[in-house]
Amino acid sequence: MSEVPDGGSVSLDMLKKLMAQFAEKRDWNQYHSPRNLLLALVGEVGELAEIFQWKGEVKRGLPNWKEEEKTHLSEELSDVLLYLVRLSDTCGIDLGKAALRKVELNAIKYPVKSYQDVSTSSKKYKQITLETPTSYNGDRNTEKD
Ligand SMILES: Nc1ccn([C@H]2C[C@H](O)[C@@H](COP(=O)(O)OP(=O)(O)OP(=O)(O)O)O2)c(=O)n1
Repeated sequence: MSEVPDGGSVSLDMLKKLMAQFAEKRDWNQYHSPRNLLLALVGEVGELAEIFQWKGEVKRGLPNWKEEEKTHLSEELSDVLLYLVRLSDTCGIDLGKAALRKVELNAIKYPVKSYQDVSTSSKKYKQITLETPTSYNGDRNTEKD
């Protein structure tokens, strides 16, 4: 019988605990080092990219995809998420909190007001997005060349 809960509400915390149990039960904590997990994550991102490779642009919602292709996509997306959650855990980062903080930072970096009038003009949108970074000082890397 599956040890995975089948509730509709999935949290990052739940996934973190399930991944920790998964590793613990197999004595895999020794392999789940931050560096190994990062490499595993990048490998899964590669597998995810392979699904889209050579397809050209695809429509939102993937209306023309076969069910098997969508299932494959869901599996690779999950692998990426699970390794990301596990990597964050082994680095002592609370991924949920960190992501919420980043959403707030993004809102400061890209204020709604600056983009409200330009939804019909992609040219103008590009101008603004190119200009924005000069007024944003959120980068932690402040080293000069
Ligand atoms: N040392 C490991 C190996 C696997 N997993 C978990 C996390 C991923 O969700 C999934 C990855 O498993 P595979 O390496 O078998 O990758 P795939 O499922 O993508 O299989 P394949 O590469 O054959 O398509 O299993 C893990 O936590 N730690």
